[in-house]
Amino acid sequence: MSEAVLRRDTIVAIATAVVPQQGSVGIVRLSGDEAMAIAKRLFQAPGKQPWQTHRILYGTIRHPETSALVDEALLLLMVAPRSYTREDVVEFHCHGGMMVVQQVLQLCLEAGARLAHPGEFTLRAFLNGRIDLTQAESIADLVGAQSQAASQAALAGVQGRLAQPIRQLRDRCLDILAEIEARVDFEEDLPPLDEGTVVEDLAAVLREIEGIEATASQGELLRTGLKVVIVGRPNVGKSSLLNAWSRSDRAIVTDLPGTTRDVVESQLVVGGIPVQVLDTAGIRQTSDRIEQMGVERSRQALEAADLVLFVLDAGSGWTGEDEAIYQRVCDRPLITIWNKCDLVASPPSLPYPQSPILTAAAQQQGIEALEAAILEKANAQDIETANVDFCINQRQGAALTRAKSALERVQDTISAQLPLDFWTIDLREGIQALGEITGEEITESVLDRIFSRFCIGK
Ligand SMILES: Nc1nc2c(c(=O)[nH]1)N(C=O)[C@@H](CNc1ccc(C(=O)N[C@@H](CCC(=O)O)C(=O)O)cc1)CN2
Ligand SMILES: Nc1nc2c(ncn2[C@@H]2O[C@H](COP(=O)(O)OP(=O)(O)OP(=O)(O)O)[C@@H](O)[C@H]2O)c(=O)[nH]1
Ligand SMILES: [Mg+2]
Repeated sequence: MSEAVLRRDTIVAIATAVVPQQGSVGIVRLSGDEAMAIAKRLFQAPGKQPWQTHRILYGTIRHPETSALVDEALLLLMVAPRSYTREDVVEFHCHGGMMVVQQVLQLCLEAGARLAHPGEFTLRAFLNGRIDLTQAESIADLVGAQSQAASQAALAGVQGRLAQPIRQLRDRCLDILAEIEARVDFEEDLPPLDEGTVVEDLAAVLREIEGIEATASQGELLRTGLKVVIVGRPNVGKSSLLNAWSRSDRAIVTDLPGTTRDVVESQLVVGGIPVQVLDTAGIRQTSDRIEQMGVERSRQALEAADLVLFVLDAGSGWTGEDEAIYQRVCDRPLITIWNKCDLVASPPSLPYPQSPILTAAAQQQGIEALEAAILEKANAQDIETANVDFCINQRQGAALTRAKSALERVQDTISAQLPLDFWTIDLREGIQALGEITGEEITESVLDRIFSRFCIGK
């Protein structure tokens, strides 16, 4: 890809949601050298409104040839480099809905702009040096955040809270490298290298890397959330549990076994973590064709689950059908639930060592205990209150791990008393890995992979 050429294109996209439930305002955004010229062809501002940066103009959008009216709109102008992309940016703030923004987009394309790729505005912000790669990734996380805690963590990333420490660590490694290389190049003129200091510095860098690595699981939880699947035999109260938990009538509940046929989804937040809960058809042998398909879907949902909630009926105690289901789920992360505890004085015993959660879903009881158990299983008791300063994603975690092992190899090289130029090989690799996190050293294919996860218009 000849990036230099692509970057000179003026790009355009709808920046606001393009879903059936529309907002009242829709934004079409242009970025690039031609943005202003294109805007001036399409937009007429009455009176003497100046086309100045960071000004809003009021006017009409018209077809440039036919002068047909397309919308009454506002136009926001941001002249390079004072813009999101550091290029000239023009935004049309139109009436919402599908049709107006689509037409404005079409006019911009006909006037010479190119449809932006997913993430291309943010890619330009990165390539033009306004943000680093961790900030760009955090912008995508912020847009996709499913809980307040997730959005707070992403915002910290947008503000550079991860970029800063990583850049500092890389700078410290570069300083060490400079010290060593000076000795390799001009051995005679310099005092001998203070090995002790180098060893200490490396150890300090490694400790900090380990601290940052420890946030990886939190970051992953906040970003992707948990997929929790409710399973159990028919009629134990799985759908009642989902309803009690989501405080809704999301799933149909009846006293007939085999009520739920399809997988019913609900999106919740538990202790700051986005949790997708799937209620499934009760698992049993059945000759009903529709119910068989439901049971098959239960199995598929089970495959994809991060955590299984295995629901049992306290009124009937442990049964052979429960045993059959248990065999299927016992090797998964599992929480066992005795439901309908209102029917018994004390819960029946389990044939395996686990302390069950006691609920009475029909009475909305036991949900707090269930949520606490989920957070404990996910090792995430305090994400909501921890005020996560930064979180790393998988890509960043992998690069940190590479940096760490490279720096550990430098330590080994030093203790093995190998010559100085051996030290620099691994040190450089560590520096390279740290640079990949912030994007100071990055390949085009990695960039493609990162930005293709963005939505169009971002
Ligand atoms: N209408 C609108 N709202 C939006 C955005 C946008 O692009 N358009 N944003 C984007 O998605 C976010 C805001 N982010 C932004 C970040 C930086 C700049 C910007 O112009 N930065 C200049 C400094 C400007 C100045 O100092 O005058 C820069 O950093 O160089 C603009 C928006 C959220 N809201
Ligand atoms: N006493 C009592 N009854 C409950 C409780 N939870 C659910 N039930 C009743 O149990 C019956 C079955 O509830 P559902 O939630 O439909 O059970 P299910 O596990 O989803 O059943 P299937 O979809 O058929 O697999 C209904 O009559 C509920 O009212 C509870 O905590 N206590
Ligand atoms: Mg059900």
